[in-house]
Amino acid sequence: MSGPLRTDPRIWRQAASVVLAAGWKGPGAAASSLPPAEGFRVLLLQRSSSQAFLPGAHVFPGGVLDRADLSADWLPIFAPHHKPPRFGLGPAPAQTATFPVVPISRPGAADGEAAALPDDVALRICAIREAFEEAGVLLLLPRGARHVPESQGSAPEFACALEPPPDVSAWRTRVRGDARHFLDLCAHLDCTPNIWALHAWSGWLTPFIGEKLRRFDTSFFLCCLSEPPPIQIDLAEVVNCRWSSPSEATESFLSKEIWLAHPQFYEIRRLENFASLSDLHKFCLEHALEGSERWLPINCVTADGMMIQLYPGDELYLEDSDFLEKVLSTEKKTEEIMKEGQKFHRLVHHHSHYYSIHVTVQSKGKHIYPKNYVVNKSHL
Ligand SMILES: Nc1ncnc2c1ncn2[C@@H]1O[C@H](COP(=O)(O)O)[C@@H](OP(=O)(O)O)[C@H]1O
Ligand SMILES: CCC(=O)SCCNC(=O)CCNC(=O)[C@H](O)C(C)(C)COP(=O)(O)O
Ligand SMILES: [Mg+2]
Repeated sequence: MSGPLRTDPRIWRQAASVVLAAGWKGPGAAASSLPPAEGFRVLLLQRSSSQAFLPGAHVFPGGVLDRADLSADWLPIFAPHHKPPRFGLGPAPAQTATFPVVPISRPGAADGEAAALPDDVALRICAIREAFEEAGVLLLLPRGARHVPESQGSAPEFACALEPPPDVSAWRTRVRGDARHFLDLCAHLDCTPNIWALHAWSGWLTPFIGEKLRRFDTSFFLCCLSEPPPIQIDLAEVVNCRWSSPSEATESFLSKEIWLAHPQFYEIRRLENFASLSDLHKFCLEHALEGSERWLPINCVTADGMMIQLYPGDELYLEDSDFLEKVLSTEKKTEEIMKEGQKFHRLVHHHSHYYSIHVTVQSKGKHIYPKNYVVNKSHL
């Protein structure tokens, strides 16, 4: 049985995050102790300890969709580059996963109101605005600049962040106060949000943790930048930042230097599959027309007090809405469950700084899953 979640629609928020992956030639690029898949770093921002959701966690830039991200006022800003309905993003990706249906209404939209921008455009604008608010990164394209990723006969080009204008701090304060000012900033700079540099990557729904707790339907995008732009954290919502390779981020998590929530850990492990920024970029361009899957993880608490997080494709994952608003529990211990299973797509939460990932199934689409990740018992 599958169907809509019965949860209160006010619990859910639409959100967008962007994984900024940048070419890395700085210190450590040639460090011999690191595996070869280290030609790029991703930006991680540390959330303030006073945040209500995931306090202190390291996350990718992102946040909640604002009604300003959906405004028809964006049409003239996009006009020099592309027009509705698809704004140059190519055909709308087919809806691959219909489960689960989550009752989310667009911010500020009246029922039945036609949207000026498609969701995948508005969510990209949201992710770009959040990257500016939280990290000071301007993923904008000046009028006249080319956004087509491939130049004939040469390798696809990576994106570049715009150099911030001298009055950037004042603009940032304004945008953080009211998201509509992001549109004013783009008009002032005669630039357009570079939605074409953001590739659909994945989608994560917050699993059920408790009644009345807020939940997010977050679209993750990936953006390949030729080099890391300067970062100016806002020192409010975000208190620290770092550029880490996937293996560095994993090591920092294991050594308790940073804390990662499950989706970020999964995505970092997934990125470990790519040997270079070029490989990652090529994969994004090839994968573009497929869109991304959106997963609702199901948490299952085991008899030894650990938690197994199940993803679609795992033999214990149930597309049954009855199971989606409660945490599953079992009388069995983690080891027992792991011994008796075969089709795995799951993360085992051993403790707050040790998660293992078990994948024995193939991705249904063309996306790539992380490799198995199990740390030596001496780490525990
Ligand atoms: N100085 C600060 N310290 C901690 N959290 C802050 C903050 N300024 C803003 N925030 C919180 O950051 C969140 C906004 O995130 P985003 O813009 O990325 O969606 C809001 O959380 P709430 O939604 O819990 O109010 C907001 O309250
Ligand atoms: C251990 C508890 C968990 O892991 S709950 C899962 C948390 N992740 C999500 O809910 C989906 C992924 N989305 C994000 O991580 C986003 O960064 C965001 C939704 C936390 C952004 O929120 P913001 O407070 O910045 O609006
Ligand atoms: Mg945020």
